[in-house]
Amino acid sequence: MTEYEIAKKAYAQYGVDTDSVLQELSSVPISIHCWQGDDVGGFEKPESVLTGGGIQTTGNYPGKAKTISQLRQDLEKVLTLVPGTHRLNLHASYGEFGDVFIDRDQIEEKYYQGWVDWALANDLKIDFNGTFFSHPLAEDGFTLASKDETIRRFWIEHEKRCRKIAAWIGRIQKSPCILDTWIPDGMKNLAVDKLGYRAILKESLDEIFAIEYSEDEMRDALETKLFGLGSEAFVVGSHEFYMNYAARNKKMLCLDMGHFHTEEDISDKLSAILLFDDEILLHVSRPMHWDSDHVVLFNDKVKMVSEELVRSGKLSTCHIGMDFFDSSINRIGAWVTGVRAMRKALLFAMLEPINQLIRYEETGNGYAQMALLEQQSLMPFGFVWDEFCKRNGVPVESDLVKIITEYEKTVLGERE
Ligand SMILES: C[C@H](O)[C@H](O)[C@@H](O)C(=O)CO
Ligand SMILES: [Mn+2]
Repeated sequence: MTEYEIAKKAYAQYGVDTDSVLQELSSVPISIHCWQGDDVGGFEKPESVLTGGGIQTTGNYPGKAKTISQLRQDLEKVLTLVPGTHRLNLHASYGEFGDVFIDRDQIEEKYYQGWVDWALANDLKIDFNGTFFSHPLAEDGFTLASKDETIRRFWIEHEKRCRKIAAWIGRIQKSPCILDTWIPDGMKNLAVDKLGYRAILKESLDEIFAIEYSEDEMRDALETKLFGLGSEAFVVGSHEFYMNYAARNKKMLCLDMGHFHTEEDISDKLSAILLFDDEILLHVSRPMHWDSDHVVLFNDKVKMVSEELVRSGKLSTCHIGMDFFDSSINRIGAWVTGVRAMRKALLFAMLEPINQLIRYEETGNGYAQMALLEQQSLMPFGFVWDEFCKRNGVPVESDLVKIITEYEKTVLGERE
């Protein structure tokens, strides 16, 4: 018997058919963020770096992608190492702008044609993000909620253009492009006119969303946040703000797992939202103390979020995006670890004997429900994961370090 056959038999005892789980899992899309490869720098100018916006990368590990072709080369490598279906999550600042500086209120479809062609060639659909940071007009901490009308108008124009570009992408790829909107607006010190700032943000969003696009082309997601670096005291786009706005304006919420108190249970929020709405965008991340963006690992939080997606029956209507950036280690290794961890968590959740668990719960057998959940950790999960990797033509876990180290030597090492 192969290792997989042993595992298949073990799961079958609980009524779980591993073959059909593996088949279903491979079609669940995970949107891979472009920004892990270059430390969220973007390509608007040579040597662009992330500045401000409540987020930061730390570390200076060699091998960072310094051009779009290097970033694509790295992404192509990543795609050979992550099993299943993927999308590309692109930030507006990653356009191909040529030698002339194109400001954010001037972006157009043509600057993203190269990405669309590359994505089609690599069997990827694209998701999109407005870039509201690393810009002189974001330096005072406000964009769409700014009380300075010139600044506000600039960012409204940026977002309108992002939506138009997202709709264009969606039409070409025949799959809705999910446009995530995250703005850094907030204050380091105590804000007095909180209602005022939130009213301005609402007004900006109302104007932006007055232009309607077909849901087949693009969909808007609004990303909530508790606090950021430099916006510790007040974030305009808080969870409550966007939850209300999204519910009243038929928009999708984006929950970033790093945007809550570290003690908060993000997975618990899902059923409360998904009861009223089929769609949600997740930014899968690993918060640590004050930082929201460590490389995702196959840990309890990611497992619990995955379990909720599966148990709620809404996995197919939810959108899973990755959001982390670590420049202190091999960036390709970081990408691969994070994306694979998310997929592992989905597999773990899909292998649950859900019907039996519900039966125990409904019949008041709390002990048996708990014990069966506990048993899941001892199942031969690794054998099923390896089989999934093999069936999807990517290396198993134990081969990764060698492959990534080799890429570092032969490709990344040449960049310095
Ligand atoms: C680069 C992304 O837009 C960013 O990480 C955002 O999604 C976020 O989570 C900010 O904290
Ligand atoms: Mn995020």
